[in-house]
Parts: sequence; C-alpha cells; structure tokens
Amino acid sequence: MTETFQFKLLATDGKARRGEVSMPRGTIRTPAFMPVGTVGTVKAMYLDQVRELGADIILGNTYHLMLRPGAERVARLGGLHNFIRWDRPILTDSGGFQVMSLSSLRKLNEQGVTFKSHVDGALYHMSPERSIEIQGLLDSDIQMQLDECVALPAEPNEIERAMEMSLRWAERCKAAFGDQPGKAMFGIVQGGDIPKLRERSALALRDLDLKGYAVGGLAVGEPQEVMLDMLDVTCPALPAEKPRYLMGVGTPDDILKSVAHGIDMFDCVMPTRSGRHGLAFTRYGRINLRNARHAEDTRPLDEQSTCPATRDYSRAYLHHLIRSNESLGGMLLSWNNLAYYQELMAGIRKAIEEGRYADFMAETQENWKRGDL
Ligand SMILES: CNc1nc2cc3c(=O)[nH]c(N)nc3c(CCO)c2[nH]1
Repeated sequence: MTETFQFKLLATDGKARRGEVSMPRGTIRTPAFMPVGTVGTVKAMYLDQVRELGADIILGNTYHLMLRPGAERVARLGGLHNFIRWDRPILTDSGGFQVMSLSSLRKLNEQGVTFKSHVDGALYHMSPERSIEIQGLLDSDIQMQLDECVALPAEPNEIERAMEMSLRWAERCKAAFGDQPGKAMFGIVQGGDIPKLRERSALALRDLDLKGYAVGGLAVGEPQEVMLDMLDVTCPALPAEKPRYLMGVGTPDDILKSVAHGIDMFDCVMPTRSGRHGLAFTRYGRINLRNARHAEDTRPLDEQSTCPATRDYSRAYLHHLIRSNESLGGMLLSWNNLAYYQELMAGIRKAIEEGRYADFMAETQENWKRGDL
C-alpha cells in the first residue's frame, strides 16, 4: 500500500517475472489474474468470494458503465468502489474494444468513436479525453488509453493505420489524465501480427514514460503461436521496470506461456463465462459438465481442493444444475473456475520465486493431460 503507483520486480526466472504493484488501495501480486467485473459485478460471484480466492484487483468497463448506470451517476453515488463494495484496486478498460465488439459501430475517426448503445440504441461519441474523463468519474485506479483494436487477420495498412492512431490517442489520454500520483494510465501496444509495427508501437509508448503498458490487439482469433511471437517482439521493447498487461488472455495454457514470455497481468472472461456454460477448469484439465457421462458421477471436481464448489458438490449435481439452467450451476462453476485460476497464479508466483518456473509449467501441463480421471 503506497501513496503513489509503484512496481517492484521481486524475482525473475528466465523471462518470467515475479513482482508487485503497490497503490493506495492495495498491492497487486504479479503475475496477477484480474477477474472481469464488466458492469460492476464479477458475474455470479460475491466480491467477498472473489477476494477470498486471492484476487488483488478486478476489471470494470467504461463502455458498459457509461451506458448503464452512467458515469456521472456512478460519480454521484460515490464512485465505482463504493457502488460495488470493492475497496481494492480496479482497472477499467477504455471502451474502444467493447464498442467494436458490442455496439453497432457508426464511425471511428481521429476525434474518437461514435456508436449506438447496444442497450437502448442511443447515440454516443467517445473521444480519448471522454474515455479518461469517464474512468476518472468511476474513480478507477488503473485507467487504459482509448485505442483501436483491429481483429485479425487484417490488411497490413489497416493494422498500421490503427496502430498509429492509437499512438496519437495515447498522447491525448496522457494529457487528459494529467498527474494523479495514486493512479496510473496504461498505454496499449497495437500492431496486429506485424513484428515491426509492434516494435514501433512499443518504443513510441515507452517514450511517453507511462506507468504501465498493455499488449492489446491479441486474443482476437489469432493462433497461440502468433500471440506468443508478438510477445517475443513486444516485451523486450517495453521498459523492464514497468508492469506488462496482456489484454483478454486467456486459457490457463495461454497464461503459463505468456508468463514465460514476460507478462505480469492478465484479464479474461474465460473462467466466469465458460463456468456459466458448464465448463469446469481443474488441475487435471477441463470438464464439460453438460456431458451426460457425468449424470451419475458422485465424485466432486477435486476432493483435495480448498474451494467448497470444487470439493463438496458431486459432478452429478453440477451436471443436473447446468442441464436445468439453474443459477446455482453457473455460481458454483464460476466459483470453481476462479478458484482454479487464482490457485494457478499463486503456483506461478511461487515457482518464479523459487527459480523453478520451467518445471512448474511442465508439471502443470502434464497434469492437464491426465484429463478428467
Ligand atoms: C478476449 N480478447 C481480448 N483481446 C483484447 C484486446 C484489447 C485491446 O487491444 N484494447 C483494449 N482496450 N481492450 C482489449 C480487450 C478487452 C480487455 O479484456 C481484449 N480482449
């Protein structure tokens, strides 16, 4: 806990880094997984549970919260932390990515993005300055620049255009953010799957001397090896003393490998969204509880787990709940999956501290192959 934003590197093992981000609202142990709380809730979870599982920080979303309940309203209600009853750090995404994936996009130009709300069809304009203003109204601790994320595959000149504009928007966001010692504004590296554009984006953002850097434009449909190749180019071009956040990633395997490529922070809807659809992540791999073969399996997901959802409920009951589309099914599997993700992050942090990350990675991947037993 510090009055300013500080990142400390505590240990490294190859390119894997063990660190911690200290902020007024709390310390974030890295490598960190950030549960996604899109509209002010980590779906199907109580935030006390999310904290108990080991989350030091959660995500909020500018796009969703500006549409409903509204950024000015959240500010009138005392800010996002008071509203949702989470007193630790919150990172908010800037909205650009969500506009592309959720709204009927009207137009995007140098000024910003104009779009129709997917909630009520109302028209909105969001500039880099407005995105930072909204994140300020939410009292967000780590604010993301507004950027343009291009879905892959894409034409090189389209990727270059979006990357260059995102750099100009980074400068505008830095100016709009100003100097807020206890908070941070992160830049977002773009450049698609083109190494020289990735390097140019990272080096230009580095010159802006921001408090942290995200790697964007990935986990948008490209193969895992392309994502990892882009990390090989991007991470060395970023300052070693600043945190690196890989946006939207990912599966447990994505996370293991991205840590080995130098990433410190992750966010993904995978554990919660797939949990609601019946997918359970365990030490021995994934289990799809919709599958009829679980209908009379009295075993829990993992009797050695400390998480009640994982240890105390039969697969037969979980199967029944999911098949019946009962809320408790999504609640228990979200609980199990977030518990597994945080247990994985704790194992990653410990392995880096002990200089045995390569072995930890191999053991973990080996266990996944054992399947559901
Ligand atoms: C699921 N994959 C994914 N790729 C992303 C890529 C980006 C990106 O390039 N920019 C911004 N602002 N957000 C992104 C997000 C949302 C964060 O979860 C992404 N999410």
